[in-house]
Amino acid sequence: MTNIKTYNAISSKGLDYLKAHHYEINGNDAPKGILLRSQNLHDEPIDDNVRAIVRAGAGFNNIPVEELSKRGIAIFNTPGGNANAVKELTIASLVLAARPVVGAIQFANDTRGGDVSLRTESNKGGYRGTELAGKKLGVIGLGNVGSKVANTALALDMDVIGYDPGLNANTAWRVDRHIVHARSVEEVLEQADYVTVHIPLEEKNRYFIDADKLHLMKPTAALLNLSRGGIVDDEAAKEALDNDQLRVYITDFADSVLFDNPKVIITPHIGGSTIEAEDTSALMAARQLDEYLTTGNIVNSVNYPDINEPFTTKYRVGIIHENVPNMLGQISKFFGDHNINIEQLSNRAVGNYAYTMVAINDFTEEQQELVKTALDEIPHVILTRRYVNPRI
Ligand SMILES: NC(=O)c1ccc[n+]([C@@H]2O[C@H](COP(=O)([O-])OP(=O)(O)OC[C@H]3O[C@@H](n4cnc5c(N)ncnc54)[C@H](O)[C@@H]3O)[C@@H](O)[C@H]2O)c1
Ligand SMILES: O=C(O)CC[C@@H](O)C(=O)O
Repeated sequence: MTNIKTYNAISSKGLDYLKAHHYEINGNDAPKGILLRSQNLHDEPIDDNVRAIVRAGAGFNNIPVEELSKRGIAIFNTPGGNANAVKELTIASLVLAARPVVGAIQFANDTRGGDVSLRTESNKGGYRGTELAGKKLGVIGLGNVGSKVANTALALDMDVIGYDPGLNANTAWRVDRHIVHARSVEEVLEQADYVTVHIPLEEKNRYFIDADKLHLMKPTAALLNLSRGGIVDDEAAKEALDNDQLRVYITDFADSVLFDNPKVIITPHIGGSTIEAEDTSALMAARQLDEYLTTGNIVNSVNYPDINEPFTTKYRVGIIHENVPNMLGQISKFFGDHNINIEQLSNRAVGNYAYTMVAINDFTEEQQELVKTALDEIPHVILTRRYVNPRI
């Protein structure tokens, strides 16, 4: 049985799927795959046998993608699997930013001296809030989460302005036509009463909301960060709150600089923590892992190009290689030189890497052995895997 190593609490929906497909979970053999949520893999040694790592979640900044890509390890995430959960917590956070619900609950439960009179109608005046309707929401990042938040805010009668320079023909359709597309993030920050950030923690987005950007915001505005710690400069946010340049900051990422601050609400990274989201993400992760390890199909990879085709031949060879000229020529020549007939050849590249899948019917043991050893010796080939179709 193929061993899969897991980290963190993975929903049984994903684990059961793997067990039903003849995988062992956390067995003694060297693992072929890793399934995880927020474990920091930057500090973990990754076994030489590992061929795939799947994050049951959207962000993958906890995985050393660049380093593992050079080793031929395919890395996957589960886009959209928990987007609805994050959307709902973002809407709850908007309400918490508009109404002093947290303080009001503490007030109503305050048992100091057992004084019930504290909780009377006449004392509740300090807990008046405002309404979201008619206010402007700025959404930075209109991907799986941001587009859902933006569309839902329209139904709350908010005006919505969004910013996402990465939208393309495949993703733009998710965003309701009533949402204004800003040409710059500055436009969003200057206009919005509420700003919510839904972007990945990549190097270019570290401290994306910094002191300069905070200065552009209205002093009455609220800032929400359910993306990642490190996307907002929390020190700068604290300073803005202290100087009345920002009204409230809600974040899903604990940071000691923000502790015990009445203008801050912190949740412990629970944006994706619903039963539904955990089940969906774990099942997506398990399926993608099994698909890659058994057929070579790549779906939702964050480091290699996706190739997802029906497995109709007896064999396939998947070749991960660098995206440099003449690789296809050399690979086809290799098969030709060894008298192996190619039924179909698929190739896609993204960034520095490319994936070539070769479909084969007639493949002697000797030829298979040769492919395993000699193909990897072509310069710029990173890793070759052979797949056998169990249905033929
Ligand atoms: N709190 C949680 O538990 C939780 C759960 C899910 C996701 N997240 C975080 O939220 C992030 C977004 O999730 P998603 O599912 O929407 O991802 P996604 O990949 O679907 O969308 C991200 C969007 O951000 C855009 N983007 C990137 N950089 C940008 C920038 N500088 N300015 C504007 N737009 C930019 C991209 O073009 C993309 O459309 C994830 O990367 C993850 O870090 C947190
Ligand atoms: O596993 C979780 O609960 C967090 C998931 C979240 O960080 C994500 O990026 O999808």
